[in-house]
Amino acid sequence: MSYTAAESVAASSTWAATSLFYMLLVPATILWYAYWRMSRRHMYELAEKLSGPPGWPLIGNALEFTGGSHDIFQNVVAKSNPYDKESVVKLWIGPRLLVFLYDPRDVELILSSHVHIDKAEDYRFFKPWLGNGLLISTGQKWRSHRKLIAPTFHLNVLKSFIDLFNANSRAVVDKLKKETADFDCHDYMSECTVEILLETAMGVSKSTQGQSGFDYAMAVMKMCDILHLRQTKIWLRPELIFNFTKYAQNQTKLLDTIHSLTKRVIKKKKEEFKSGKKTPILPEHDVSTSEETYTKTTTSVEGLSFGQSAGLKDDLDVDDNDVGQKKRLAFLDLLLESSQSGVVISDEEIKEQVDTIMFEGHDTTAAGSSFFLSMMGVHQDIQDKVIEELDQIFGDSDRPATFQDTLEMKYLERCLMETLRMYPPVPIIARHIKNDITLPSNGKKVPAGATVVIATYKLHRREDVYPNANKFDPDNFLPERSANRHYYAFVPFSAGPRSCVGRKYAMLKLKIILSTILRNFRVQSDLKESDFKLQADIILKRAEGFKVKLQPRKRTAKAC
Ligand code: HEM
Repeated sequence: MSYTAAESVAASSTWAATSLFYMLLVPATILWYAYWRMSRRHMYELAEKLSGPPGWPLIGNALEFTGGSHDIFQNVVAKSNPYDKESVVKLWIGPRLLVFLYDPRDVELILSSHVHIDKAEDYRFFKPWLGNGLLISTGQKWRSHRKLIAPTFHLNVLKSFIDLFNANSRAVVDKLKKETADFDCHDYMSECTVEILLETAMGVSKSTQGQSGFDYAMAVMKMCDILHLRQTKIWLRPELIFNFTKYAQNQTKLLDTIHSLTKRVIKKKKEEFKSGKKTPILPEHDVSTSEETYTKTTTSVEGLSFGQSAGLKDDLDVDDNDVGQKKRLAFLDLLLESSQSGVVISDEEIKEQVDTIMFEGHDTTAAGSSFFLSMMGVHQDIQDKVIEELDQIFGDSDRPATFQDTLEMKYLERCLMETLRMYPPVPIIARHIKNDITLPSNGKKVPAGATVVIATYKLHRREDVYPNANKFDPDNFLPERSANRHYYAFVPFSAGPRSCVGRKYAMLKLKIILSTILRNFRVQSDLKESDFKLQADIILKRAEGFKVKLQPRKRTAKAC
């Protein structure tokens, strides 16, 4: 056989093999798809009975998530409105079934459960950043780390942070003095909350921090943009595609900035530890007599003052007597002390937890405080009342706030709760459901394998729970109004076994920062609430920035 003839035989047999391959591939794919659909038949059958906007074949409702962050938020909220009566909305994003819940009875079923504690698949995008930290982990790892970490945010520990909360609040007031026109207060709140976390939970002094607090906060904001893109743009979900995009390169740079700060913090603390610098056990009561009296009755007052409906309890609500001396250590001190045995927590796990607390602990409070200041700017009459209360507590004095003062800031507290109601910094909480669940509100079933999304933003704006729900009304948190409300109708910090571990820390810190600002400035705003463009890049924010103006009040505090 000639060379050309041999070549043509080879070519035709290659062609035959290729054709055979495709001939087999097509039916194999069809068979696989049929099998896959069959294996999910139960899910489709139950999903069919849930209401939701119609979608397209294969992609489902993925097109609802096109456009910018603000458009997505507005669109999803609007698309859910026709289903408000039932408060259950089904959406398909490709093969993923999302079920949004915002009836307090259904919310209770999920959040109070010790079974539905697994986070949704979307949280995997956090892994390169937060590893398997408290926010993401599950099972035994989550349980043992939660048990270790929760006591480091107990009130007894928090009271020892009050001086640092005050000093940092006064420092931010000093920085704010240069703002004479419209500006975005969120940048200041971010930097301040990062610095406070470093000094308190991490126990790292100001001199070690340098400029990195601000850079860190900005990197976190950009990381959240990327994570939100991956959650909403179906094509960015697979690693294979994402890794070839410019976002992946950006993510690497941002994580470098973020992790370099957390690594430096751990290194510094470890050096101190090795050099024999004893981890300080925090004093038992760094408070006045009246505060001791308060402490004895904490269980009855803690609820609302610390961000949770009065009838709810979690592992942060333990009695002071139950928190032994060993547990009265600040967060990073306790982790390092525990790691000495190498059993409870490894070095890698410490890093994951530090990254988690640094993120959860600053971005949420930065958003919460920025929304609060925005509300003060918009509602001058309400701000008058807050200022009046602060003047009653502090008079003309420039003295720092005490723990007792924070308990007397009743009206400010109601404004803060109302802010967290209308603008919950964490607007959704998503869980992966492993078993079918029957919804108490309407008896319908959500199938195993679905992602259940607690829509806090929608839950907090239910007209049947909060009359005139879109109006900012701090009186919604008057004791008599709160008393008759379903406990799970207000969950800005989530609730149940996976509630926010920093709830009390956040409330105490926010009261001190915000009261210090309002003792020094009056806040103004050229925009109304209806002008706000909300976006939910993991954390709820104002797309146009948190624009406010400040007018100095008679006294100005000095940074200590
Ligand atoms: C206004 C401020 C805050 C709000 C609104 C808030 C809200 C929340 C919410 C809703 C969750 C549940 C998230 C989910 O299940 O997906 C959560 C979890 C968490 N938060 Fe916060 N948070 C705030 C401040 C803080 C602070 C200051 C810290 C730490 C210093 C913190 C640490 C955590 C941690 C570690 C978790 C995970 C807990 C677990 O899964 O066991 N948060 N937070």
